[in-house]
Amino acid sequence: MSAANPTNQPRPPAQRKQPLEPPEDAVAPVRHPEAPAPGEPLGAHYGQCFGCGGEQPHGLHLSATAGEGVSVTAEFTVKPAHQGAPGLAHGGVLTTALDETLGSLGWLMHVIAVTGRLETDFLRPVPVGTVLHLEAHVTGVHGRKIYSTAVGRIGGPDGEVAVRADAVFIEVKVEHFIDNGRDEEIEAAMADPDQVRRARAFEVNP
Ligand SMILES: CCCCCCCC(=O)SCCNC(=O)CCNC(=O)[C@H](O)C(C)(C)COP(=O)(O)OP(=O)(O)OC[C@H]1O[C@@H](n2cnc3c(N)ncnc32)[C@H](O)[C@@H]1OP(=O)(O)O
Repeated sequence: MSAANPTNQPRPPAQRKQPLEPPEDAVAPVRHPEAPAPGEPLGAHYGQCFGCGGEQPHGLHLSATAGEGVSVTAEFTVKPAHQGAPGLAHGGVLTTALDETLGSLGWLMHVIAVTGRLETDFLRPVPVGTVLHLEAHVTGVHGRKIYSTAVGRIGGPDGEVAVRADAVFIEVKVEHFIDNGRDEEIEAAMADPDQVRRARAFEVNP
């Protein structure tokens, strides 16, 4: 018997780890014709988002920019509120920065997707005050699964790789948020008179 699976019973498919590499019959991602042009900032998709929202005082305030194809770049400045060990960024916070950057790729395809699996490698410690330069792109699409990869560099956009991640995002319908989110926040987001902001809270095409 293994410690990870003490009963040795086969796991149901939903509990099995899914590969992070696109399968052979995956297709190339398609950039939506109305996606922001390369070089254009994406802006926050939701003010209260811990990753990019401006209304979260201790959030990451990550800012992403559209790249060529289905790729983005982003910057995140590590603040004292993001520490794990003294003077160093918390690993979970760095993973959040990667997750947010990878999540923003959906906006370029005009697809709503949530993180299904995300695996992070931590290669260098990241001190407080550092600007983490992130780059992410989609490596393939298979049905509702979107495969993507990201790196975070320190010391400039071409600096050393401090963190990297591979992910599978799963395309969902807007009901994923409406049915599962707390009513208070869903109602507030849907009552926003700004049509674009209302739509982007759920990353839906306005
Ligand atoms: C919004 C833009 C910016 C956001 C940035 C931050 C992004 C986030 O952090 S999102 C929040 C974190 N993620 C979540 O809360 C997701 C929670 N999980 C869920 O809601 C569900 O498990 C969900 C929607 C992912 C999948 O459920 P469901 O729709 O029933 O999927 P299901 O029909 O079983 O599977 C569809 C396919 O996806 C695959 N899949 C399902 N779950 C996973 C998973 N966790 N990992 C990898 N693959 C998966 C299945 O194997 C299946 O593949 P195939 O078509 O080849 O058989």
